[in-house]
Amino acid sequence: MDFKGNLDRVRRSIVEAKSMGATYRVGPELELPGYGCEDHFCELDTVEHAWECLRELLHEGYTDGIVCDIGMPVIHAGVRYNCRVFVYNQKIVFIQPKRELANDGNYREGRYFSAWQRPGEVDEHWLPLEISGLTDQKTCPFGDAILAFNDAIIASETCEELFTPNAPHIGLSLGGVEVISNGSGSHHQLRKLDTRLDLIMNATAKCGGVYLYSNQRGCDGGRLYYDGCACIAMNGKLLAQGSQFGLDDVEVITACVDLDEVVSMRCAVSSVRDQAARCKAPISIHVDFYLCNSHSKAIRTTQPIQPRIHAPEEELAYGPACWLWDYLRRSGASGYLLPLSGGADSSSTAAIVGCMCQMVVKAVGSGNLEVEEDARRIGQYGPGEPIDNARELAQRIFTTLYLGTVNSSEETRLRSKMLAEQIGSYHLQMRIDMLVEAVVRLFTMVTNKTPRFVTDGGTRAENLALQNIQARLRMVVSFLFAQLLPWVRGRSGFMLVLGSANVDEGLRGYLTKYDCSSADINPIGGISKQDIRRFLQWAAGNLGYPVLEQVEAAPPTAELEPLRDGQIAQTDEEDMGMTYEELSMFGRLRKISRCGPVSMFRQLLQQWSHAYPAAAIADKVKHFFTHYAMNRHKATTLTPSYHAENYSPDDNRFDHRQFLYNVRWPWQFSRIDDVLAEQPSPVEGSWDCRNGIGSVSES
Ligand SMILES: Nc1ncnc2c1ncn2[C@@H]1O[C@H](COP(=O)(O)OP(=O)(O)OC[C@H]2O[C@@H]([n+]3cccc(C(=O)O)c3)[C@H](O)[C@@H]2O)[C@@H](O)[C@H]1O
Ligand SMILES: Nc1ncnc2c1ncn2[C@@H]1O[C@H](COP(=O)(O)OP(=O)(O)OP(=O)(O)O)[C@@H](O)[C@H]1O
Ligand SMILES: NC(=O)CC[C@H](N)C(=O)O
Repeated sequence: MDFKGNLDRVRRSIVEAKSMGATYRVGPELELPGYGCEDHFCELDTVEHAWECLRELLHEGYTDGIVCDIGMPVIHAGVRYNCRVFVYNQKIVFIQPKRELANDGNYREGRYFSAWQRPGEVDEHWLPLEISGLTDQKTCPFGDAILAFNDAIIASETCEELFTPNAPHIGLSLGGVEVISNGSGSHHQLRKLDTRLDLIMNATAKCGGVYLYSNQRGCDGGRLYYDGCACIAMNGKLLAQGSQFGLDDVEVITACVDLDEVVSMRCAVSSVRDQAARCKAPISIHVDFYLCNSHSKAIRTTQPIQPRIHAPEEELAYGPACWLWDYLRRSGASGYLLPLSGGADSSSTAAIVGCMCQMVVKAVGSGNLEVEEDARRIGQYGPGEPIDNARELAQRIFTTLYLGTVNSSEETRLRSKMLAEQIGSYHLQMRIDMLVEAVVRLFTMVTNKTPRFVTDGGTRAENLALQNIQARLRMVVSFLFAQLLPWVRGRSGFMLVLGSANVDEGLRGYLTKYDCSSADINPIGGISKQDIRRFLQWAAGNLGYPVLEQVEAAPPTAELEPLRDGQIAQTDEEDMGMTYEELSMFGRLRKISRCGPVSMFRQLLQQWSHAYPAAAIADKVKHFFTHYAMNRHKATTLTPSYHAENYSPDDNRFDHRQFLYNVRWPWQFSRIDDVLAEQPSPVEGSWDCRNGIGSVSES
């Protein structure tokens, strides 16, 4: 919805493309309003403002001498479409509506747009008055066609279309199109770039062609981070690749290609020639413009490069760090506050904020004036004060709190302190026992009852209540400090509170509702514990926070129950009745493999037969589904978090399910018992859980 900012970024991209000698420029999907407007697309204002922006581009001469392929919504014959608008020399040359909409997972395009339903047909589109008044052009072609320039043929497919089995690029390539552009709005997900790059390279590997891919980059005001990585491929090879994570608002990549190589490849394979010969010619729209510079002898074509793919640990550092920076600079806040327990989750969140500070300082150092302006404003640097030290920046914009109780160990307090020192955060440590005692005393005064831990002879309910008081009070204290610490330190503004519950805890409901898991935003809420542990090992060396090695090595614990002889007696895995590895497996099977209790049991019977007897597997599956169902209500209030995994339980935008269940699952569990009864009797000693419990592949 930032039309002004978006228009400015489109302008800058065109200027940069022209200065790099380009004659054709493709920008990301719906770039004028922004991809993530969601229900705002249903407002006519959004479409109207997009046309107003386009009018500016035409009027100001940005499209002179360069063909621009711009993403925006267009209403044609009373239907709203997600379109590519091709403009050149202040004229609208053609509008191509998206043919296959994205409607899975995080995407709901069908809610705002219709797909173009008439392949190979073109209508006359009546342009809005503000455009026709400017361009002397009342109509333009609208529909499914290709653009025939004097010396090259171009067509487009939009984002999801690349992912479909019968992708438009197949017919277009066979129909003689040499260059295919793709304006995308594709979000980051761990290990996804691989698939995207494969699809892009494959699109031109079988029957030749040039593929131009452009993508949004940054936080678009929601849980998703769009991960850029614009690229150009030809004949199955990558020629240019933009960065996946970065703080630059505009990044333009170009390549110089010899279209004869496309023709040559196509003519070389007889089956390709034959299929092309049978292909019905697409409708083409002629544009009187020479796209190629065939006469210059000095031109060097761009040579293939190897794709650059980040390790998952790097993705975990840079994706959430960039998302946090975008969020911070646009929120008006003056920093982040994190309750830092010294455990794996809050420590990895702290490391991601540290990584953000490192990226900001690096960007300022490399002359990025926008980042410098934002950093100066948020960090409240005086004019001329250098922004050249990530720890010093962290001291200004990142606060960490250790909120110990009598149940906290000295180890976690020290780890929290050491990590804060290594990152540079403004760190405070305090004991909150007096608050806990005050609340328990109030309860006793009113009810005449004093709850006790199980270790002191209390019931399970008392034990849980005593844990939850500590956890919830930490949340209250965190928000208080976030609001008032800037005032205490003589600064202006407020801080955003960071939450750090991981995806597995969210799924199992192993968290106290409205404790520190209830924050403003959470960078790791979509990341699994296993990935977090890998990230900690990586970050210890690569981000320069060595204490993270100790954090990773420590067993995860909530430290809410009394210590035994000063030692931690409570561990997450024991409390949950399952290991994080098992939980991760349940999470993937439930969401990615779409398993209900019975099919999950059947799958695990295959995968875990070497590790556990069938009856134990049945118990584990039932245990998981019981707790998932008991705690699903917690997913409705999960803090908005960075979407990183396909098995996220985010109830608000991604994983839509009821939150009140019959937690006994009587039908499903008795079917599990039936399947169990059919299993052969176990052979003594044939399982060994050290063999590992497998993995689920994405589908
Ligand atoms: N169906 C339903 N629909 C809507 N709300 C429902 C509900 N059922 C219960 N509730 C509400 O939820 C409450 C129960 O939930 P809650 O208060 O959270 O309490 P509960 O889930 O009983 O306990 C919290 C659990 O999380 C563990 N924990 C706490 C803190 C940190 C960590 C960690 O290491 O990460 C783990 C702790 O050890 C304990 O096992 C009920 O009192 C009720 O208010
Ligand atoms: N002693 C503490 N000081 C500050 N914050 C704490 C403390 N204990 C818990 N928290 C906060 O509450 C959250 C949930 O508590 P818990 O310790 O159970 O976390 P966890 O999920 O095991 O994560 P972690 O690995 O960070 O300890 C933590 O992520 C942290 O933000
Ligand atoms: N905007 C789109 O069409 C995106 C959908 C696509 N499958 C993706 O995740 O990248």
